[in-house]
Amino acid sequence: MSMQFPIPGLPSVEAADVPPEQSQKRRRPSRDELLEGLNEPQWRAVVHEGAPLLVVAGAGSGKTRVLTRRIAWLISERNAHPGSVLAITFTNKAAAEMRERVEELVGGRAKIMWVSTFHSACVRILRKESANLGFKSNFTIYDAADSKRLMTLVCRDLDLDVKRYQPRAILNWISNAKNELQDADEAARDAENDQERTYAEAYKVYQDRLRQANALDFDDLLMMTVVLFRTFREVRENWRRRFRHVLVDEYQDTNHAQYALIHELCGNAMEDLPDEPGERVPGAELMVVGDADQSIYAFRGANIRNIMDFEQDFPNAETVLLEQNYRSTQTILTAANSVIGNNQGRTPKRLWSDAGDGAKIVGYVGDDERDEARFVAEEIDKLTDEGEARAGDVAVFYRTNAQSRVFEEVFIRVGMPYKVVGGVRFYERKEVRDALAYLRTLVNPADQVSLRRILNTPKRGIGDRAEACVDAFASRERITFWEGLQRAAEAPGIASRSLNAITAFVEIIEQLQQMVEAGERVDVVLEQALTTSGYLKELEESDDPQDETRVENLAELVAVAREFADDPQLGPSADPADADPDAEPGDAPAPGLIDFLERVSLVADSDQIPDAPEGEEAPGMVTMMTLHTAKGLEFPVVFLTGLEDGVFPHMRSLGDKPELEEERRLAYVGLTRARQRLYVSRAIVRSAWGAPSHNPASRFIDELPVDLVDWRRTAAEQTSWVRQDLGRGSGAAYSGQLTGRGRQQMASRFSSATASADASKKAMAARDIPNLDPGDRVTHDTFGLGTVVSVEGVAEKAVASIDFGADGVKRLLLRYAPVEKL
Ligand SMILES: Nc1ncnc2c1ncn2[C@@H]1O[C@H](COP(=O)(O)OP(=O)(O)OP(=O)(O)O)[C@@H](O)[C@H]1O
Ligand SMILES: [Mg+2]
Repeated sequence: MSMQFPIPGLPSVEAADVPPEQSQKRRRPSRDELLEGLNEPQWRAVVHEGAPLLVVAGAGSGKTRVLTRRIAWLISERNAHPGSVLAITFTNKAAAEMRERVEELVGGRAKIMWVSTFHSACVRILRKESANLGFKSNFTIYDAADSKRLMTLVCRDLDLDVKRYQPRAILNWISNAKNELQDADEAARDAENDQERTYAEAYKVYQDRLRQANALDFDDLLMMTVVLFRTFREVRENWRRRFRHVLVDEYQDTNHAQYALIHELCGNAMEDLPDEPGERVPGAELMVVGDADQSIYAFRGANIRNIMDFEQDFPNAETVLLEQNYRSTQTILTAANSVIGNNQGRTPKRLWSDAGDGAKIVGYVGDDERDEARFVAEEIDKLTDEGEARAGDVAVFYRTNAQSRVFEEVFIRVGMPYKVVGGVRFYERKEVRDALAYLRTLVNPADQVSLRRILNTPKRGIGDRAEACVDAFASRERITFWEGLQRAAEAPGIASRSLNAITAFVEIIEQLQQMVEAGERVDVVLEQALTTSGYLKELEESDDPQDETRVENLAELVAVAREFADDPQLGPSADPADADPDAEPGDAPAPGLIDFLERVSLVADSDQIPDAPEGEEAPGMVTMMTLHTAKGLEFPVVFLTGLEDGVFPHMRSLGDKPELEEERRLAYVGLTRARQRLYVSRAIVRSAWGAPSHNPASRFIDELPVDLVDWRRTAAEQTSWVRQDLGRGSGAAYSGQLTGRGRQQMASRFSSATASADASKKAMAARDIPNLDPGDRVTHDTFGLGTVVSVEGVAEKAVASIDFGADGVKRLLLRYAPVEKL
């Protein structure tokens, strides 16, 4: 009975079953090697057996190191089959590093263990089990932008007043419901007022639309997996049989759905299924590691109680405390402890370091944000000149992405190599999304959002009217929009020109689909799609300089696809349950289009963090990122910038104690990323979106012990003149976001357009400048809804005055302002 849903190739638990001749090629590290460089509580956690284990400890105390070593220990000393290990990290990059480290210790057989984020693990499970839940395994993953597009359609269908019901607000509400594992009906039942009832209605329609499109959004990935396990017990038992060891890093940032998932895999099966017949598989051995002081994702549904209540949730749990910090100097630690000490209701920790006091923290108060950025650049320059650090050792943190701009301008000016992590992301660019929409359509033509996106992109004469006719025809015939297109000749009301265009489009897609079915490489399919669709041609023939950048970005995407297709690690390791545990990397079949799309849908900001420079001489580049992205990382030199009340702590948190405490945890995260040198800085005047504001010093500055900070310049020494030497240069448009890898390759791909492009322009921040006219309605990330009053200048120089009601009229440089036309 329990085998009704067998998982193909599911390995039976322990590696002891594997024939001896296979295990011979395994490297077996000695116990000493596995425990080397661990202190006593660390190794206790590594060798622990049985009961659920919680490792709680402050920043830099080796939690992640313990988790990694434990995996190696399980495989090497306890003979756990690598396929029976599920390790959860917060980012894909962290997962890759952990996998690499374990492989170094125990060899290539570790390849088939699952080390991934919750989302990636859920995708893999759902790809196998989707039939149980009534969707196809080729489902599309909708990211935030796709979800928003879909919700906009839903709002239109329901005829909702956009002033009162913003798609983003509804999606937020739905996301919270999903994180709490509430489906649309439950959400409707719990709705307390008209607004919530409307939200719940939108939830229902949105979910129907997703289902029609054979698509899941991010939150669905988690929720559906929990639903799967709760509904189909045999399925859950099968996965329990598979995963005998579950390890979770950054446990303090799990949400309810993730928590439930862990319980499904690790809880006591006897207890929670009293009446059901069938075989019971005991839960997996569980270890979670985390630090409640670093919980910083409450706004995304993370629940700090998950870590605080671990011992109640798992009554036989054991806890290991780590107290020695190996990352930072005592000065940095004391400062961080002093700040976080202002939060209430936390368990005080004794975190110490024997790295010595090290350098004092350096403080700086700038005249304005430009002066602050200049100080940072000069200081990095000095450190590198004196051989104290390389650019690659340095990180600059800020509270919000928008703050990176001024650093970029100054860094370009002084020639400081840097990389911005996050912000307007590569995969969010229009042309990249268009290209991916082609690929998504190929694997899942039911995905209407993608299909309609490319239906008339590039322009091929399929107008709104023809689209509406097909839509109506499809609804009537109860077929998908794609099938409607295929049978467009039968649909009434379509002009013959449009019909021809539709037929041609269908042919293009079908041809491409044949390539995919024939197992053609991802990069080849992508190039073919861009060519036969005419997409590339349209861009290449355009006079718009932005289109040149778009061609370059597409070339970059092709390069990414090529790298993906060439990397045997990336392919079916996406589904190691089917992989031969002893296969050599070369044996693997080429990774497919679905794997590629999955990979790009789940890229997070932190995945773009450059690797540390290799070798003494390599200078590397300065990394800039928000504090949220910095979680789990460490850098020899850290600049914590914009320490102003209203910036950090964020404006939104000022009157709200729980939010303020979350900001303080974020400060703790930031401070504890530094190994040797820490800088804190602020600006007296900051121009946020045009209007300069005077911000008082951040309260977190006041919480630093005075004797630990060496103020290079204080507010009292501030001069009122604004430095002229770093005016806004044309360099402001560079973002340096793309990684260098693959750029050379790409230049040769689409040569006609790229040949003329200056190599240094490749990183041009191609933020789409909205084309606005007076009277247009817009939304702004901070100010919300507004109406355009006037527009001056064009393209890069366009400045709009926008009336945001209670927030007043703002003058915004459209190139940078987070404004979207409604
Ligand atoms: N016993 C040890 N001896 C020497 N170095 C150690 C030891 N344990 C950890 N480290 C080093 O200390 C640093 C911090 O370790 P790690 O990143 O695992 O800490 P963490 O507790 O996960 O931190 P965070 O809370 O920021 O995630 C790393 O450089 C790690 O290699
Ligand atoms: Mg860690």
